[in-house]
Amino acid sequence: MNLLPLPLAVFVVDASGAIASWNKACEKLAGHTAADIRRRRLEELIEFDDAREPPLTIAARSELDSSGYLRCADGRRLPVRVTIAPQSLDPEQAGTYSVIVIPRAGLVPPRYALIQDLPTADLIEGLPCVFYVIDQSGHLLLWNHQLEEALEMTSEELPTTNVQYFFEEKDRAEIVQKILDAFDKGSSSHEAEMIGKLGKRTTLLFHCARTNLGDLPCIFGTGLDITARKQTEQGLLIRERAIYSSVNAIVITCCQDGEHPIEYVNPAFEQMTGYTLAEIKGRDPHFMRIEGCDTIEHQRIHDALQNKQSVRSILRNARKNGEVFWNDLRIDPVINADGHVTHFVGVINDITEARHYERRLHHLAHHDPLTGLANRTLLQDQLKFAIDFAVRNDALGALAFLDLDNFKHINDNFGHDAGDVVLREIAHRLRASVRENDTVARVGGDEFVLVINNQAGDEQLADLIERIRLRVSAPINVAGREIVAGTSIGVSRFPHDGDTVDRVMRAADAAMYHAKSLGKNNCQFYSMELNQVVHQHLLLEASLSRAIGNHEMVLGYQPKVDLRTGKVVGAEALVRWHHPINGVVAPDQFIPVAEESGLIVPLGEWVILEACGALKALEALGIEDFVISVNLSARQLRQRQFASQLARTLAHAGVNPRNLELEVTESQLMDHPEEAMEALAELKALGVRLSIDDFGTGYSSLSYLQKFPVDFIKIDRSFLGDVAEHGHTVIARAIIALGHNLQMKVIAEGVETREQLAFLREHDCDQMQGYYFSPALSQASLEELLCRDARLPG
Ligand SMILES: Nc1nc2c(ncn2[C@@H]2O[C@H](COP(=O)(O)O[C@H]3[C@@H](O)[C@H](n4cnc5c(=O)[nH]c(N)nc54)O[C@@H]3COP(=O)(O)O)[C@@H](O)[C@H]2O)c(=O)[nH]1
Repeated sequence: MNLLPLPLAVFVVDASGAIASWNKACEKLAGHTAADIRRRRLEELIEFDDAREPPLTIAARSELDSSGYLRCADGRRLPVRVTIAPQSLDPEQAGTYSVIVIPRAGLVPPRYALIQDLPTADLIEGLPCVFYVIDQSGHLLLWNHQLEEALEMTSEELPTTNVQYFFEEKDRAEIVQKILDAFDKGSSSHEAEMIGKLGKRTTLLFHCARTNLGDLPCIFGTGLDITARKQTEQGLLIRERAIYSSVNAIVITCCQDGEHPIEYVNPAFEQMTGYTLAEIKGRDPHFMRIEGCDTIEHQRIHDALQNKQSVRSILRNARKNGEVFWNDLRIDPVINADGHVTHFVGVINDITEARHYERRLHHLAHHDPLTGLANRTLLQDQLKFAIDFAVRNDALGALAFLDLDNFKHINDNFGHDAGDVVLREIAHRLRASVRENDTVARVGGDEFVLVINNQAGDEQLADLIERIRLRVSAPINVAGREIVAGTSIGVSRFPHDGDTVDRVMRAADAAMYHAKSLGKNNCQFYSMELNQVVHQHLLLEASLSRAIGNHEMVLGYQPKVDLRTGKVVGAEALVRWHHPINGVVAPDQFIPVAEESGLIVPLGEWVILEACGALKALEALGIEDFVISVNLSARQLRQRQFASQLARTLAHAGVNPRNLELEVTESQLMDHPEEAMEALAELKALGVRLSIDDFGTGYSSLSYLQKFPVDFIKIDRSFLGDVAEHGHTVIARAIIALGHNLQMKVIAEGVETREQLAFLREHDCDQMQGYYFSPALSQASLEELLCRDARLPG
């Protein structure tokens, strides 16, 4: 067997102890040649200290650490330690054993004694690094192929280039200095980046030492490729910098026997929490938690850390100054090469401001800015919650709708600031009237809603509502003035009157309208009968929306008569609904439903079109100076494009605007006088006539009245009453005088008796309409009346 030269004396014996091989180191140590020693027995060569008869088997010796004397060829007895080991790890294949002979202390051969046996060229080529020998001129004398590869040069090119040119210009002076240092001081080390002929860059850690080749002083050395390590280091440096500079707080904890002591925190953490690294190093980040706060989140984090998993959590902690802050925290485990979690990295984003902003937004989205009460959105949520609670717990809850009876009047007379004070005071009184877990909401200008939970019974509930009504109706002091805001209240109970938000709200709404219709400032509870009314209302709304398209609407025309000449000078168009099942439905029944649902807009458009058609028909009969008036709803008047659309309709129908009159009620105008003034001015500019209907029933402001561009005021029929009684006519007389003083004409409506007519003539009223002369007529009857020039008798 041909053994490689080894610095140790090792030989092989078979199981019987006969020597099978003998290496060079053995030869050197013992002086026996391989040929001499072959087949000799172990005991002949080594005198064991524990020698016995019969000698121990080789297998038995392999279990022991033995010592003894090596019998050398020159007769010396060299003290040695002997280690015997089977050559195969498989016990079944025991056969040959290696015997390692190590001279005892003081007799170990010098370190380099065997160096001449080494295959130097192979060794240099096999080095895992660059090898070089450089002379004093800086030229290579010797090198390995690793250097050729790093420099991308051939062995012909290398010796002709001074080594400093293997580096970038900026590094060359240092390289030269390091070489000189090695010559001067015996050795030197440095890191440098070597540049290949084709641009390849290799970072090397050079170690070189001075030596002589023959008489030639030179240095030789190695260069270990540390490019990858450098890149790793650079990457780590960048990452470290990123952690250091991160605006997010970063905390690194160790993972030690279930403990998580802080190892590092970045400056952002220090700034966010107020704690420095020095203060908290070694502590568990738990110390920042607030006792009893976000316990579920803390438990989640604890569980994740126990299971060595990532976790994300939003929770509150305390800064050093005690301030609470919201953390958006993400924790990830750091796993080492063995797959063990050694650390956790926590990244904290301070979301305190965002949280507060979110809360503010949430509050704004769910509350009324003027009173701070819940708005409709929050009300619906709370009501749903309350209904579900009542259903589950067999409890009684109530919903109360409150509508202030004269809020418009308050605004108009005392100003909007006073109106706001009133609303805030009422909000305060309502809040103070119910329990903490009840809801008080403002859902419209002057509409409030209460969700009252857990009432003992109807009687107690009724008492509570009455107390609330009285409290709201008590005078409110605004800047030294006493203002009284009466309220109509509608109440529904749940789950008795409904078990959904929609049903309970509709029921309370219906009850509230009922309260209003009963004369205001009272409270009504929802009942089944009321339900019937609401149901009818809904049915009416549904069929009304189909009525126009189904040609169920018809216009009647009530003649208007000039009181001086007795001539019929105009007519008021009054809509009638010919319901296919219910017969004729009076406007009093369906106009309010149309107003509420918005259907009044298409209905009003139809009325105008129809009236234009009638005017054209009269024109065709040669009746050209006739005026038809139509009633305008508040919604129509408020429509932005109403005037321009009317202009288009008139132009399209070919009707002269002065033949059309628009009747607007006094209260419509006075509710929002400024807006009304604008709308009337636009209409007046078209050339149509304007009149104020039901005059005397509202609160007119004289200053506005004289500015409205109207042609007629219409005395409400309630002021004619019994003209025989002097007191009844005072207002009618005053209205006639007022109208004339304001350069307006005056028409009296609802004239039914000869006495009324006489009164009107006596007081110089301009026109009349009423059953005394004629009820509303069909278009054909009106045409017939006009063609025969029927007149009011003198
Ligand atoms: N927005 C619209 N409103 C309309 C329209 N058509 C009618 N209406 C309004 O409905 C209310 C009720 O109207 P109606 O039942 O037609 O009653 C009118 C007359 O029939 C009635 N009248 C006429 N003369 C007399 C009378 O001598 N005595 C008496 N008791 N009633 C009489 O008065 C009503 C007309 O009132 P007014 O409009 O105030 O002039 C009513 O408010 C109508 O305005 C429509 O198309 N659009």
